Amino acid sequence: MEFQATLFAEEGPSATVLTPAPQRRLLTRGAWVDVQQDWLPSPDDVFATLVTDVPWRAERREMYDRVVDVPRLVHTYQVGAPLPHPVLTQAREALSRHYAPELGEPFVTAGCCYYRDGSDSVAWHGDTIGRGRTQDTMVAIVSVGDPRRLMLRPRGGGSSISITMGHGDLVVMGGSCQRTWEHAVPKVAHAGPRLSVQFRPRHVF
Ligand SMILES: O=C(O)CCC(=O)C(=O)O
Ligand SMILES: [Fe+2]
Repeated sequence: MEFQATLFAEEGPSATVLTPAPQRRLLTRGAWVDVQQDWLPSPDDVFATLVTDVPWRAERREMYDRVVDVPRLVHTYQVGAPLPHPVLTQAREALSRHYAPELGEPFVTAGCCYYRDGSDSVAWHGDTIGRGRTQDTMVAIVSVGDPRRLMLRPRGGGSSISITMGHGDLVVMGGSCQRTWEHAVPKVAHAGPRLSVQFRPRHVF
């Protein structure tokens, strides 16, 4: 009996809860996006821990001959760096397991972004530094805090789609999404803080 109870405790609730079961939306040109609301367990706790424990810094991005501020705070956990909350470690493992047959490699980095209010944002872009420029790949995002819209539009023109990323939601961009589509988190008149954690495979930025 005791043996069985131990087995259950180790294999049980969190492993089951964390198995993703997203809905896929096919876009054009081999791009897709998977969405699952309320996926991440303990989102309140993850939010509070990340706000205080991540070594946030202002993002600076080089553009042509200038360095411009991107209005949000960021920090990236590189390959092998321990993540600041155990739920994030479990989430990354669960995502790597779930997408392994399609992706063929694990998610290894965790980029964190802190949108302090509605005037923090990220402009239209694809994650095309590294292999995303030429190869199919995936970027898996978990969102905590106030909901914000992730906009997606085909590169070169076409109508955009909007996905609301709420507290604990999972959004995965896959296929050719980074090179044939662009995404953005636009400014809004009113929003409280939101944190985004993006899991990426090796050499995708
Ligand atoms: O805020 C998000 O969830 C998306 C962030 C993003 O697209 C990026 O940092 O490359
Ligand atoms: Fe991005």
